[in-house]
Amino acid sequence: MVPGCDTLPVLLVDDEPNILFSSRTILRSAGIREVETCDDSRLVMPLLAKRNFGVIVLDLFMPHVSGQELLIDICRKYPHIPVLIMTASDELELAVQCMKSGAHDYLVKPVDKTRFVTSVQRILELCNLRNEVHLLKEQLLSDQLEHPEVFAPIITCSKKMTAIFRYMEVIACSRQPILITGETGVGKELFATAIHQLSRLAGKLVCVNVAGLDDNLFSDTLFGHERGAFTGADRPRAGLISQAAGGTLFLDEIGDLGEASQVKLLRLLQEGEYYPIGSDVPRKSDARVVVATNKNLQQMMSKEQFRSDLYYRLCAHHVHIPPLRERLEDIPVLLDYFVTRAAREFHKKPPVSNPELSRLLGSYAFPGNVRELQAMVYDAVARHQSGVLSMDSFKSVICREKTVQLPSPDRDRPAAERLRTLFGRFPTLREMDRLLIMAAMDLARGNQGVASTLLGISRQALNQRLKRQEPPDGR
Ligand SMILES: Nc1ncnc2c1ncn2[C@@H]1O[C@H](COP(=O)(O)OP(=O)(O)OP(=O)(O)O)[C@@H](O)[C@H]1O
Repeated sequence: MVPGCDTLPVLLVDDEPNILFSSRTILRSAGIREVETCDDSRLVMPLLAKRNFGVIVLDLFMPHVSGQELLIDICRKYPHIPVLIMTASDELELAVQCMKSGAHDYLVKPVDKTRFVTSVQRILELCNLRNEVHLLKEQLLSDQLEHPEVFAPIITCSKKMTAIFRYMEVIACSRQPILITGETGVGKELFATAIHQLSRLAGKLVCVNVAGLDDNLFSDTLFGHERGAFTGADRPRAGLISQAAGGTLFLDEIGDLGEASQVKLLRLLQEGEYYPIGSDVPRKSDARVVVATNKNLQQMMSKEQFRSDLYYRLCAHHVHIPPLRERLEDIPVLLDYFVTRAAREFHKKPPVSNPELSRLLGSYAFPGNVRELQAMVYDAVARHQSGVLSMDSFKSVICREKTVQLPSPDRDRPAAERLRTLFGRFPTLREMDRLLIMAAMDLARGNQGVASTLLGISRQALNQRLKRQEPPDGR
């Protein structure tokens, strides 16, 4: 796995030690920790032969080898390393020449601090994206995962999920935030854990569920407080973010974060800074931020319930986990996995499962996804006595009759319209009966046992109806 540019050091090249010192200080205080300096332009190419850098900041007027010569050499031999020119000359002609030779940006000394930091950060982000695209191409062309062991707790045999795992391997080393989305119960926390393990960060994974935290509680939990910050704060408290130093901060249910906390999170992501409650002195954080939600953040943005600047920061990398009904092939493997686990936990011999069970489950939409399947299996195994696992408890959930709300005459019209469109006129009961049976057989992929369960009739009754529907000559 190739590291992201933001994990590689920045190289500052200038013959003036004062400039090197102040530039390094500016970058470090902006959270760019790895900064190397070189005050002899003759040493740059030998250094690059030995080490890789995320970005090079290059002065133009230096003794021995000029910055312009170096720029041409670097762009030819190491085109993947972006170069930022920082010089005293504001000649337009020179700036154009440097950009043509391959420089990413051109800054005139004395350089504005913010402009300098922004430029370096922007180049690093750009370079990360380029690396990511390159790695994605490589990963997508191969079927192999580099670290299959990390994904072992996520039970799946779906190709869609394997493609997501490959994407995760690519982005895990970047320092940008990761947004994990998916319906409730798809396993977002398992994915966050896998990302942390893949990132090989030395620090811990710290998980915080932000749902239900008002702004004060959010700040206190995450950022901590100074002694005397509020009544009862008789001791300082280091927030959870300090526990995530050098590691990953996982914020779950991010869609439930209030407006004021959203602003604080944005500041943390942009500046790498936060304020403990009662303190005017910002603290630095190098924790990698991973967030998850089952809400539709884009929809929330359009209703102004979620800040768009925060959204765009968060979704630098986006992992979307498909719902279980979009990967039906996972049902049999998950079923086996949970049956074995439940039997172990209930100290029972693992029951044999009925082959029809997977098909019956495949006809269900699973609004609660894997969590719901897990609960169904645990319930069935808890009730299990011996032999084959009974399908009764599954049927009672899947075929639970919903109270159909009888529509008012006005609301009735669209339903009648839909039926007319389908049949060309209002259908008879016999036609509806036939349509329902066809749909159930379709969903059950031809299995009469499963189809009869879905229809709420016995297998024999279904069989008789199917016979009645066959044309007399069998055609
Ligand atoms: N592919 C999977 N393999 C094994 N277990 C899984 C898988 N997907 C989910 N689970 C299990 O399902 C349960 C729900 O997962 P998790 O809490 O991560 O869901 P979630 O997506 O965060 O849901 P919510 O949005 O409601 O918080 C957990 O017990 C988890 O271990």
